[in-house]
Amino acid sequence: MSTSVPLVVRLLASSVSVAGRAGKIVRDVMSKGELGIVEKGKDDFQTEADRSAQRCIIASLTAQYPKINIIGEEDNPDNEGEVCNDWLTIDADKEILSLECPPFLQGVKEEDIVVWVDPLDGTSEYTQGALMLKRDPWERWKMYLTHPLISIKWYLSLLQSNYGFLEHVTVLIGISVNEKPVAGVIHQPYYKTLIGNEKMTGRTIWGLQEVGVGGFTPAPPPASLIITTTRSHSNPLVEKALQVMNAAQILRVGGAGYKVLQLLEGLASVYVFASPGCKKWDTCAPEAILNAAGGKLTDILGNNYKYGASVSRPNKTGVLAAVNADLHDYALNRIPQELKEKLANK
Ligand SMILES: Nc1ncnc2c1ncn2[C@@H]1O[C@H](COP(=O)(O)O)[C@@H](O)[C@H]1OP(=O)(O)O
Ligand SMILES: [Mg+2]
Ligand SMILES: [Mg+2]
Ligand SMILES: [Mg+2]
Repeated sequence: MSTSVPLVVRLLASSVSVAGRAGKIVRDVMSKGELGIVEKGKDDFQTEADRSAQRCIIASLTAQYPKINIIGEEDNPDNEGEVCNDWLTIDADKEILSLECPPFLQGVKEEDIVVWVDPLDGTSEYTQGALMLKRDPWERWKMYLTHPLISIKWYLSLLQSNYGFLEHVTVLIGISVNEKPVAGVIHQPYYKTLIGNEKMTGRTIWGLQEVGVGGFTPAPPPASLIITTTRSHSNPLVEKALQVMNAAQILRVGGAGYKVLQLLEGLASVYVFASPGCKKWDTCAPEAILNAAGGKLTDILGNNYKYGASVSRPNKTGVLAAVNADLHDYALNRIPQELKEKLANK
């Protein structure tokens, strides 16, 4: 790879390639059917796919950019261990390498960068998706009975949803410079499309500040107010913030990455999540891409999150994102002060 290409552009090109490799790992673990679910906390799970995809991403980026601080969601001792050659990805996406680097990022050094990695965003939806891959209803029922995550209500909604919610699963790599998200990648391993007669699985969306976004066709926001929010981590505060929006429709989907994709594709205009739960690796890449497309992501109080290495991981004061500043203002003004204070003092 040419070292004359500025570092941030090279890193984004490498991140696009490695996100695709991680997405294949996510699909492979699912196909094998041994998810290896570990409970990290309440409503908080990890699978073999989360662990392996993270090892692949961190080992591949560290091999090429040894001085960059890379922070991943999954805290497992294995991350330091051996990574099979098949996982090490040192390719770089050619289209990204040819992008013009914005002037303010041209002199950036490895030491100025923090990369936030969510190897699998939408773990709840991933584990529930496993169920729907069991074609035999008796096998599916047996798996449900031993599944730690699913209530009977969810099981019934899964049965109605054909393949479950695997499309909500994404791999997120966010690049921050001096605490600000400047570039990012959202890879969607289960996105399905037809190119000519050929069935393609997976797609990779990227964004770079002052340059723009790629990997998909952006669409204008819907004519009426459509809100996207959590389907697996709701609570009374989350619901209160939704009630006050006066929305025409509320979409309940998994993952921070997928919700921001819905904003970019014109399926929703605002993302509201008035609760702690998301962490820096959930929002860094989506925020960078949304910014590059002219949108805005803050907490519920309208404050920007910072992405330096020493910040606390949780996004305690929730997420408020919109396709443009006007819709962001609208949503921010609708949220009662009392609700904002409740979150701030949690
Ligand atoms: N209470 C929570 N506990 C753990 N992770 C959470 C929680 N709330 C949100 N998240 C993370 O933020 C993402 C977006 O939330 P939601 O899908 O509820 O809108 C989730 O997919 C999950 O990321 P991950 O799946 O990577 O652990
Ligand atoms: Mg998680
Ligand atoms: Mg996540
Ligand atoms: Mg995750």
